[in-house]
Amino acid sequence: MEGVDYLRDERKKSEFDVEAMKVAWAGSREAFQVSDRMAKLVANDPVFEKFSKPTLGRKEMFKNTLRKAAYAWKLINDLHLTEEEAKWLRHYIDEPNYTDLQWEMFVPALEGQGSEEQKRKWLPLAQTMQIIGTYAQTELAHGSNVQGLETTATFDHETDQFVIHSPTLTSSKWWPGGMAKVATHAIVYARLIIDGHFYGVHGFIVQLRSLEDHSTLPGITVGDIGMKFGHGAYNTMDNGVLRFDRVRIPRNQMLMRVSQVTKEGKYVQSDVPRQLAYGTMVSVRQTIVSDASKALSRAVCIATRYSAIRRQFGSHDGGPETQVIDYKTQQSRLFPLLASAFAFRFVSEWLKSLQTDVKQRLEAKDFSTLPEAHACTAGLKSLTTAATADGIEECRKLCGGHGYLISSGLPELYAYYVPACTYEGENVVMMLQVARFLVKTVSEMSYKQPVGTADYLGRMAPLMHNNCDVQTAEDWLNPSAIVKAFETRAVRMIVDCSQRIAKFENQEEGFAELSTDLVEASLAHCQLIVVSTFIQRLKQEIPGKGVKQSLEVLCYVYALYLLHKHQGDFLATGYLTSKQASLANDQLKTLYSKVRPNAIALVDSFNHTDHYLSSVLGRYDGNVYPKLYEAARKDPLNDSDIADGINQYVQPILKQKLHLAKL
Ligand SMILES: CCCCCCCCCCCCCCCCCCCCCC(=O)SCCNC(=O)CCNC(=O)[C@H](O)C(C)(C)COP(=O)(O)OP(=O)(O)OC[C@H]1O[C@@H](n2cnc3c(N)ncnc32)[C@H](O)[C@@H]1OP(=O)(O)O
Ligand SMILES: Cc1cc2nc3c(=O)[nH]c(=O)nc-3n(C[C@H](O)[C@H](O)[C@H](O)COP(=O)(O)OP(=O)(O)OC[C@H]3O[C@@H](n4cnc5c(N)ncnc54)[C@H](O)[C@@H]3O)c2cc1C
Repeated sequence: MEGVDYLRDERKKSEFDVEAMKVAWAGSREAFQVSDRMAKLVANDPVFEKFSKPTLGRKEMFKNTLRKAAYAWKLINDLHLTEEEAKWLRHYIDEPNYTDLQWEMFVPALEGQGSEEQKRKWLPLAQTMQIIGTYAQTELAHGSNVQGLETTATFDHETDQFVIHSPTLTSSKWWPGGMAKVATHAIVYARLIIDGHFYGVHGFIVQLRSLEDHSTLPGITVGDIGMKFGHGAYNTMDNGVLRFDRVRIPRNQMLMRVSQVTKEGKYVQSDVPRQLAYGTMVSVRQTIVSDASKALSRAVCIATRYSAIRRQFGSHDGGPETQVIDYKTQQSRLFPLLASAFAFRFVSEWLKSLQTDVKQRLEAKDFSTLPEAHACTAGLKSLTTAATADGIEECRKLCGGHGYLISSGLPELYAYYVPACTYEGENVVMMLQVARFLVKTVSEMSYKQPVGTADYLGRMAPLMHNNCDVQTAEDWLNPSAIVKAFETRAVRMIVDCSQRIAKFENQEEGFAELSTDLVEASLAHCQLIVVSTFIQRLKQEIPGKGVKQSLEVLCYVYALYLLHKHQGDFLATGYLTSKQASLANDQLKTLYSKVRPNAIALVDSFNHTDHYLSSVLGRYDGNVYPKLYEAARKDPLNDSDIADGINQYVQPILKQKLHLAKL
């Protein structure tokens, strides 16, 4: 039997309707159709071929990406693609490039922080790509601490302009994507100075390059920051360095939704919170959560298919060896990641709806849910990206030696994905933001009832004193037992931190001293959100034979895997006995055996094309070994029998007739 037959047999074992599961994964039939159509459009167009990428040099790779982006833009216009379709198209092209910044950051920054007048002027230019923009916030010496940025924007009364300046080397903008070579404009974050007074960090629209010949404008020095981790992964992007030498822009190019500077040089803070200036980061963090489920599902799809094909040991009487997916250890590493991909998918859908709700409230000048939205996006960004980065690497190991080959698709995926733990809010810094929100919520509880994702803190009294009543492994197959366990753990960890901080005379000092515990408490809170969202999703109607049942199994796998992994927390907070923790682990093993027959069908439900996976190991048809061989043969080193350099550097060594004694 070959890999092709193995996967065919695996697919026959499925206990649920795969087509219906594809819809459940996508969110709706319409969402599935759009994504499926765009995936096929990209996969079937030779322009989007990407197997040659690993062998290209930086310049060729960059140019090739520009070519694809230009062709994609043409398709978007020629085919009149909707915004949603265009988003999926870019996603499936699968090469980071300047358009990510244009659509994910530049346009949202204009939309979220521009005044109505500014939006009328700049949005049509950006949306039709007459200008190409980036988001220039981070500097050489300042990233996480936005208030610490050094770039200055000084108001000049006489000319009614701002003077944008980089006073030091360390104030050089450093990292913005698309900035080195492509972007014509940037939203530059700088400290506003009027008459010698500082008014905090604000965004300014600054033109970097001529719209005629693309040359840099006077006063602007811009370039690429150099190669990044992983050859093909992020090096298609021109992350840049940018310095300003007293560049002048009109006053009306400061983004003026949150605060304004008048012609007279008066600083006017409108009635919206200053944190709205951080709105772009909040919206991109939500996109990043959604991206996490895609990246993790991709790695899991590869590792699961390959695990069903790969066989090691256990052959009796010359029969086939055991499929590695049948080893309990393989299952205990793989299936929680499969479950996590679904969990992240559902929490990202929920986060999107939360964002929509917040946006509507903001329009109506209701800012009450902003802190919670910030904590959710920051925390979930941190949780999902950390788990996904680790998960991709685990999938690589699950594929043994072949996982280390570029043709497995996993090394490039990892290298592309791992900076998500850093960009758009470094993960630990983000968890500390969640901690601030939680500690504040607890401190305000005497006069303010916690709501939304923090509402369980309002049930602190019972949660502080309850004990778990699970008596058998089956008792863990109960959503309320699971939620109660996660709520209790989170409450107790948060309250413990809050009480210890309260003992400090200086609360900030207490916060800093307890920051490692606070990060763990924040993680507990965020895991509760993911688990509860999964459970809530299962309360909705999910059509299709066996679909809901399979998702229920995955939901329990996700929750009990976390419970097992963090059992130290659950035991230390005194909610569980070690016997109950051990019962959870017993149940987890039973659940793995329920996932096993459905594993291949579950990863098929992601509907990933072979083009998107770009993995010989993860091929839909399972034809792994012949294709691995074929991919190896295509390596440039195999172009000729005698490689360049052999005659020059190896032959002379072979031919010198040295005697051992002379060495
Ligand atoms: C195989 C290959 C495969 C290839 C596949 C290729 C496929 C391609 C597919 C394409 C897919 C595209 C995916 C997208 C990717 C886009 C690209 C990503 C580019 C990345 C862009 C960036 O990387 S761009 C820079 C981001 N850089 C940060 O992220 C800085 C973080 N740093 C802060 O964010 C602040 O610095 C920080 C810490 C809050 C302190 O800010 P601070 O000092 O002002 O504030 P404090 O801490 O004092 O807090 C004071 C009070 O503000 C409250 N608050 C704070 N923030 C708030 C907020 N946002 N909303 C509301 N409230 C907020 C807080 O809760 C306090 O509230 P309270 O007073 O009530 O306690
Ligand atoms: C691929 C990539 C693309 C990017 N694209 C852009 C872009 O388009 N535009 C843009 O403006 N920026 C961009 N960035 C920059 C990115 O946003 C920053 O790197 C990120 O915000 C982290 O900031 P930092 O580099 O200053 O890390 P640092 O904050 O210096 O982190 C270093 C270490 O210090 C720790 N640390 C920092 N502060 C604290 C604290 N208060 N408490 C405890 N620990 C702390 C962190 O946990 C981390 O371990 C990009 C970065 C990457 C890698």
